Amino acid sequence: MTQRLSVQKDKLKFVLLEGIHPSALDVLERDGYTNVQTHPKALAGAELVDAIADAHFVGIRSRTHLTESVLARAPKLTAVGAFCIGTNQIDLKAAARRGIPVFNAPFSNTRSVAELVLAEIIMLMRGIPEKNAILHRGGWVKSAANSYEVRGKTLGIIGYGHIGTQIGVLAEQLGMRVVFYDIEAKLPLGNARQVATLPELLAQSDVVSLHVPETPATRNMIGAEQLAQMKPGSHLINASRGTVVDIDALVDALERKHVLGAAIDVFPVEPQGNDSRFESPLTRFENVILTPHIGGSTSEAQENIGREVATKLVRYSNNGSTVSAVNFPEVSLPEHTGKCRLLHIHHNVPGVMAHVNERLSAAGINIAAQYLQTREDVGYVVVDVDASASQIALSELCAVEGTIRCRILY
Ligand SMILES: NC(=O)C1=CN([C@@H]2O[C@H](COP(=O)(O)OP(=O)(O)OC[C@H]3O[C@@H](n4cnc5c(N)ncnc54)[C@H](O)[C@@H]3O)[C@@H](O)[C@H]2O)C=CC1
Ligand SMILES: O=C(O)CCC(=O)C(=O)O
Repeated sequence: MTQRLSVQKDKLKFVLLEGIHPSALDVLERDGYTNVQTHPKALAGAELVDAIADAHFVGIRSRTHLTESVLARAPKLTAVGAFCIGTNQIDLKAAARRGIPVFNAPFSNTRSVAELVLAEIIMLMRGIPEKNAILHRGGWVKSAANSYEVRGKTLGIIGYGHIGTQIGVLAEQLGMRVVFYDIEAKLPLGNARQVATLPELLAQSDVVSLHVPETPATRNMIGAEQLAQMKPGSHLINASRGTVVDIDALVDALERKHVLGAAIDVFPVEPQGNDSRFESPLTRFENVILTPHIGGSTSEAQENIGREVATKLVRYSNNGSTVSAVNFPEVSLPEHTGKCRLLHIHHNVPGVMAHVNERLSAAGINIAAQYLQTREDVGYVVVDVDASASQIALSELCAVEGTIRCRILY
């Protein structure tokens, strides 16, 4: 059989961190990628740098931080798989500048988050966390005080994307009224209604649930001022990112009983793994449901994410397709049977494509197919040539001014 990759599949090293579901390993091994190292938890500092120093592909979840300096010390890194939705833990621009596409799983765990949040809405409105704690201590308080049906109450969703929309639909099934706030104009599903401002949402919601990404604009989006704008006796749910809520301000609002209860799944600082200690000023509140960032941690979601992201990495490695990369020009490529495929990643400046074609033409190389896409500072051109011309084509492409990296598939 023709050797299709410049580096044999079993020589390409995959490092999967944070207990990524074995379905990912299954996908990789079935395709011949057998050099896979797995770690049960997140790594940081020197441990992370050592683990990925000679890796071609790295898989992480939300806890591993791939900063510019970490990426700089992984010279062979070809692509990153974020086996989750959020990609705030990765310096996406630095990765793109180095010619490294980042792939994530934009939908696979959204239903899991929506179901958890729905359950939390009911638990909070009934005051269950406190009652549960009292019984665990041997107490018994049978009371309807601060216990409400959700029917007819208002749910305020901040960030009406894949998760927020699903929660809205599910909450309406329970008879809730749904309002949402989003920076974009969104199609309201069911009877949901978009409000124009955050204060408008906060002022009318019995439960406020956060479903925004971590961005500079969402950092401390819910602080003392916003908590004060919430209805007295309302509840707050955060299953988005820990930086979105100012925890000290929430503690204050809970102490004053202005906010009656909360459910928090994500924290500004989260432990590295299951054997690490969790600390938060919220642990002393019995009316706060604390969960260890497991909104998306169901068997169904994790298995699907493992398959989805591993498949994207395999596809990029085998065929060069970058569909759904979050930081990179997206190209969907057909198979290149009978031809040799070269990937050329370059700085998106005028003249690079002209040089690519001039060099290949001067070397007498016939281009069987060519695909180009650009995004911000990065250009990505894929060229199919006859196998006999592949090594010359590779040298020519690598010599083009503005090249970030060049790779041959076969
Ligand atoms: N707790 C967990 O285990 C999980 C947490 N997440 C978090 O949930 C977040 C949301 O997930 P999806 O709904 O899938 O994302 P999405 O991208 O589909 O939706 C996010 C929505 O937030 C809106 N938005 C962005 N910035 C905003 C701002 N400043 N103000 C108001 N709205 C803003 C966007 O326009 C978009 O509609 C993810 O970014 C991730 O951080 C996701 C999955 C699991
Ligand atoms: O499962 C994880 O590690 C992270 C889930 C999450 O927060 C996400 O998908 O963005």
